[in-house]
Amino acid sequence: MNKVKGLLIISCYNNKLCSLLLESIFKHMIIYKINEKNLIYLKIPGSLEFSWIIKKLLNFNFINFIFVLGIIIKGKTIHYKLVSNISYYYINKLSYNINIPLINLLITINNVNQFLNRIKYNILNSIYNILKISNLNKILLWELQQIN
Ligand SMILES: Nc1c(NC[C@H](O)[C@H](O)[C@H](O)CO)[nH]c(=O)[nH]c1=O
Ligand SMILES: CC(=O)[C@@H](O)COP(=O)(O)O
Repeated sequence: MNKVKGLLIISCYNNKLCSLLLESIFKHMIIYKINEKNLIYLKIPGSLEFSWIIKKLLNFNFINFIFVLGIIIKGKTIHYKLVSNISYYYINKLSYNINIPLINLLITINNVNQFLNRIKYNILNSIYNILKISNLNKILLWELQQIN
């Protein structure tokens, strides 16, 4: 998987959880032989910033997939629901309008325990999707070239 050139964009609203997520991602990237050198990392303050930052970054056409990572955690009010709904809506909308794969691992949780219980499964699933989708994308591109 050395040819994967991905943008890994992570919202670090909660620094501790963000570090745990990144640590786990790196560990699994190694297991799946995704070369870290082929990834560009970008930390953003919170999930609401995803859509406009990704939109700006799409001007750089060397990126061939985007991996969105972040944690939205319940606070004392329903604010987290708004952040979660809006972020998901715009990330998903964006993914329809771009022609590179976008894998979304934005986790919405009620508490830290939920995060710790799900992190491994969610990451494995997303990395598997990256491999699957980037292969699928290669096939699609190849097929498009045959048509043109
Ligand atoms: N509460 C969470 C946020 N909120 C912050 C917003 O995403 C945004 O950065 C801020 O309102 C400034 O525009 N972000 C998360 O990623 N996770 C949360 O739990
Ligand atoms: C401002 C936020 O994103 C978040 O901290 C809100 O938390 P709370 O629901 O406890 O006000």
